[in-house]
Amino acid sequence: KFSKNKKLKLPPGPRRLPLIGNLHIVSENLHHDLHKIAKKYGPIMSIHFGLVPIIVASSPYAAEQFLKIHDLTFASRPSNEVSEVIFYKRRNLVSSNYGPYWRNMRKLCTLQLLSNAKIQSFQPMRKQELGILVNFLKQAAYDRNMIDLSSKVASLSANMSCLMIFGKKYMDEDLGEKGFRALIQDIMRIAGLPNIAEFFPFIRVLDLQGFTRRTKELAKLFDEFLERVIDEHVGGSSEQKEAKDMVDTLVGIMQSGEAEFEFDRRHVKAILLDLLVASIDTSATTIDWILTELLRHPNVMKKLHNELEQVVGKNRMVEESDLENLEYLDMVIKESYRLHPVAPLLIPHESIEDCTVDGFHIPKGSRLLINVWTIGRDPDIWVEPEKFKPERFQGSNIDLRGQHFELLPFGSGRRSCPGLQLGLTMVRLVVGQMVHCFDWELPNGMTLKDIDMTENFGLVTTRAQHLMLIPNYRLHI
Ligand code: HEM
Repeated sequence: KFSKNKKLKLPPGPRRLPLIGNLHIVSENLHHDLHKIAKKYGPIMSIHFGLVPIIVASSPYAAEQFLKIHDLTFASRPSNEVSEVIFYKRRNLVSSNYGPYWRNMRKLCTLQLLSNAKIQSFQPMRKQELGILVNFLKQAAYDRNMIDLSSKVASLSANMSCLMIFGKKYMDEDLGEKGFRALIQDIMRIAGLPNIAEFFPFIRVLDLQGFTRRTKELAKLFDEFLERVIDEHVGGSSEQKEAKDMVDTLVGIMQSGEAEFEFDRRHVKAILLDLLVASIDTSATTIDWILTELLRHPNVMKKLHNELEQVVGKNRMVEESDLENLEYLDMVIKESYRLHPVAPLLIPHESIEDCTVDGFHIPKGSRLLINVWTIGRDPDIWVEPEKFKPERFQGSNIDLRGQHFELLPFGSGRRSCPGLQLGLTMVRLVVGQMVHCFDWELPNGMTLKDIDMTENFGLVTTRAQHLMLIPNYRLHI
């Protein structure tokens, strides 16, 4: 293959060691490692994990080359142990290869599960769940109790997702002893870090990182759970339900045979797992980062309080219909995504053929990582990039829907996030409500400087510490 492209070279990158390539550079935070070496090798660079070429894009121009100009070539996903074992031999949407199967699945998800009408149909449920949390926090405010806001938001997000997907809430105990979020974070972590066994098949049996064992355990836990969920729906009537849950919709399609492609229980389970994994942690983590930044920046919090007081007023809670009028809230969300994109390297893409990008040769089967974490900190694009300043978006047309390559929290192009509308609705509503209803106080003499911003890297990168706070109720109702 290379002989045809003698004159073209791979993008520059650090020297690789025999066999392992550049795997030795990988630490706990892969996005930080790549950020550092991109400073030396530039916005399009190549590294190797074993013999597999990994292309890393670290500027808006580079991201546009791969996700827009050469979108089709990079529209596939690499196979790995997690996608094969946990996600039913890649029958899910997130990890399936580009091709007719992915196209069918993507259409099914966008039209039947994530359409505006469907998202709208769950609005009363979102209101009810948020109301339960606000009541709990009101009581905590009255009692002057410190609460773990990160856990509360994570449970809220899990409950909302479960009600939407499965039609009922599940308790943590329904999924093994660790509970939903911890297990989903396990999947994200294993899927985000390079699995050495994947690059050296001959040492796979040794399972040095313990990934294979954990992957099998997780697959078993989730499969048993999903089997139970489907059993509960098959045969049950969904006609009387106000809003059909997503299992109802998928089981309906499976039983009617209306899908024009193979669609059985394995496909239903694979999509359900996608929805669960993709929705719970992304939204909860986004909200956690936003609330943390608001806490660290009282002037921004105050401005947001003022906006909410003007648009909503202190005599009622935030409604979804208010969201379109909360411009400053949108700026806060963009600014938080700029510094804390929850998927800092997006989800790895894979090239389906040889191609030339910006004069570099990229062989078929290369993996592509877009370092949106680095893009958000690029001093050539952002003034004082390390500062949290939502005002930088005032009067700017930059949005986060994939048209502006300087801000890509949901990716761009064919493989961008189909759950954007749903995810953003949850994030805007929950952040708006938490800020509108409460002032938040740090406990035990903690100061703003004590707030730890350490990250826990994975496909979804969370804050390592939980937000422990005392709420003070603000409304007059
Ligand atoms: C607020 C939170 C969310 C964020 C920040 C987010 C972000 C992302 C990102 C960065 C990607 C990968 C894009 C790429 O590889 O180029 C992605 C893909 C995906 N997301 Fe989301 N997401 C969110 C919420 C959701 C929700 C609520 C769902 C569905 C319930 C969802 C479903 C998916 C699916 C199925 C894919 C894979 C698409 C494909 O490969 O074709 N996401 N998301």
